[in-house]
Amino acid sequence: MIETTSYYHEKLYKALSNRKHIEKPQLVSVTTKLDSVDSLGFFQAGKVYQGERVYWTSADTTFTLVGVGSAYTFEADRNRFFSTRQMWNDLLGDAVVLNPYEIPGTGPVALGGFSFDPLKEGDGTWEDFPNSKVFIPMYLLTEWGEDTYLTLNLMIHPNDNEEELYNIVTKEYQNLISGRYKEEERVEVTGQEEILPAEFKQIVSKATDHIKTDQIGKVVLAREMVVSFSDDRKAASVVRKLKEEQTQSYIFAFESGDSCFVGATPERLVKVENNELLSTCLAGTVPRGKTPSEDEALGEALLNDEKNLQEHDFVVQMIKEAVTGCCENVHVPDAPVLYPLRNLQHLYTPVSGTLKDGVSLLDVVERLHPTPALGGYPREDSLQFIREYEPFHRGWYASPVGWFDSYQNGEFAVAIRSALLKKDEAVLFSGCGVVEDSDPEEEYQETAVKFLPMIHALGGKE
Ligand SMILES: C=C(O[C@@H]1C=C(C(=O)O)C=C[C@H]1O)C(=O)O
Repeated sequence: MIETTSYYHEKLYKALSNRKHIEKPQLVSVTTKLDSVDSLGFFQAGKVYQGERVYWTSADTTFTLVGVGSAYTFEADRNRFFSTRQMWNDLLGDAVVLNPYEIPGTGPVALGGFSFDPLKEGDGTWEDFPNSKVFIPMYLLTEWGEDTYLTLNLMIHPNDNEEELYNIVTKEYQNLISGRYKEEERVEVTGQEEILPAEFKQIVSKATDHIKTDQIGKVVLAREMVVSFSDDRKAASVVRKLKEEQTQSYIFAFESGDSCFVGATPERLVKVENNELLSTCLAGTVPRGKTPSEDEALGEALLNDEKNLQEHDFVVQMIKEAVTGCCENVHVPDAPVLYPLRNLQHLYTPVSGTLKDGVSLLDVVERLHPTPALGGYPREDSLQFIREYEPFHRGWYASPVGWFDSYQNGEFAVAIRSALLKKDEAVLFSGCGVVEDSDPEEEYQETAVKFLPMIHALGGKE
């Protein structure tokens, strides 16, 4: 049911006034259902909140979240998953929540992510992105199938004037929901540079040496590319391109400070809805063919290629074990199938189960990250290899990004096929799994193809 605006305003006003007895700041969250809204227009209309916006669309495109402004931000360094969960629970304990719909992703929702490896020395690139950061947006748009919801999440301090606050937020949200996407002024690409390509091949070769001497089983190695622009590159237009071009992918943009982390990743880490868990093993890659028959032949070869099947199996075994530790009714198919994307095709095995009592989504994220699709196997040894030899900081690349709500629903994807936008520059990331038989030149070529989705969205040269 869609409420009238005046009914929603009345509800909001009551919620704001009804919390006087509390001595500390309190979260007030009020949700309503709307007619459809232009989600990218909503994001763009929130430009005064630049640095505190997020855009998220799930791979099946039936679910979009757009957050503008921060009601509350959690950051944590030590015990980052546990601390985030604890801060979230504390905040919800005192919250006033008016949400008659209880649809996943409405009401108080936290969005954000975690860095790949808190033990890696920082190099300044990721100064705006701490080891963990999630925030509850003040203005949250949720598209769920055909339906659209708006949640206002407000942190009310004991001395706040509710009348004033009410006037500000009712005006602001109407501005956001009436936003229409506008193409930005043309921004030209002025440079495109691969960073340390020769070193990448040397490190792949070093990794295969380590694997041959049984120090590790698999390690995922990555490299960077820098694209420069004639002016600041805005996130909204990159998101629009990614949405248009990259099917079967999560499209995301997380702003923080002066930077924005954007991408189109096909890889789900974990989704929980009504206690049902889904995770994904995605590893093993070939390009798409230029003709249907070439494409089919490449896919068929991938399904039977020993090296790629081995890379994939490291991931399946680890995820199966982790999910079995926190779920009942675990189901893992015997063999992978193909997952076709615009530029690439991967080996794909879905994993499902029913979450055991008392296990939260963040517990599962902590268990799973990093899977051998992004770290390696064994976990600690491969992480140590990456820490020591990879010549840059991954930041949030290859890490969990996503959302969770107060009904124990949520989803995290693995942030690959991504780039960090920093004003007139973008740093792109691309990696690949290395096993005993990996060839440095081939791995280099594979990472070149994995850059393509972002290069294309940014207007660079293929
Ligand atoms: C590391 C990346 O991708 C990962 C590595 C893959 C592989 O090596 O085959 C496939 C999918 C992803 O799990 C990346 O795209 O940067």
